[in-house]
Amino acid sequence: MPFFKYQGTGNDFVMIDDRSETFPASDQALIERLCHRRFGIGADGLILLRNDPDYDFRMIYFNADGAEGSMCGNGGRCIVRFAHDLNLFEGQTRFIAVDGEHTATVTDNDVSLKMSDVAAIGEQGNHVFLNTGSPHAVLFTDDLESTDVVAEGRAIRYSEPFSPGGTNVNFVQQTDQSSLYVRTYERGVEDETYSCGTGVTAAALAAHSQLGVAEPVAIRTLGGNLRVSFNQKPDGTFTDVYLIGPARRVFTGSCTI
Ligand SMILES: N[C@H](CCC[C@H](N)C(=O)O)C(=O)O
Repeated sequence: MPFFKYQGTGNDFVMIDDRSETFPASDQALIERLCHRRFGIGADGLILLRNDPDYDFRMIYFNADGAEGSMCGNGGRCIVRFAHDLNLFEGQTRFIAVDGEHTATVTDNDVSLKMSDVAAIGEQGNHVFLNTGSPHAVLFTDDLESTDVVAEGRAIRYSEPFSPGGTNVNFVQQTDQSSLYVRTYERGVEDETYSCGTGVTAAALAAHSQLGVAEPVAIRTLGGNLRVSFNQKPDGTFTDVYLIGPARRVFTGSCTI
């Protein structure tokens, strides 16, 4: 089976052109094996590109544990780059994902992806919590370098206010008037990833409303730099939310498992 591998700020994905709809999408063990870093290709998730009658393409995203996930922002940017590489569009695209319609534009370096509107920033237990296509708890810290992201993130991910679905957990340090450093524990990968697109989006919106961080927000992650721009309406709703940064193909292969 032919596959591609893409990464966006170090969040990496097995990408499959499944316009023929022949990939066994309900085989969770197979997807988990393909994403395994020792026994498979190795990735934080697997993404199928399928046809859709009303859009340029449809995105179907699976976490590394093989289960179909909620929206993936970096995966969304990567599948846009993939669709562009397949010549499915020029300049601007419109596609459908699990959380609805997205538009995106590409340049040589960056993919700018329009994210879903965010109605409100709430609280869950004593954590700032919001849904940017995926659920995210946001915790602010002054010393992100020495935060134990895996241990602390895992404890919150499985904690009572978020059960049974769980949440992704972002640790956020403000580094400037309009800059953040963000590290994320991702559910479904059950580890810290190098970057999480819906996570940095959540961090930017939460930091804007809680700390007054200026828009557009520049974000450093372990895997590189992203930008989040947005508009906030008088009723508090965030619209025109864009996640912007690099996404590229890193290899092409064929797997036998
Ligand atoms: N890496 C993804 C998030 C995947 C979401 C997933 N971990 C979940 O909520 O189950 C991103 O760039 O937004």
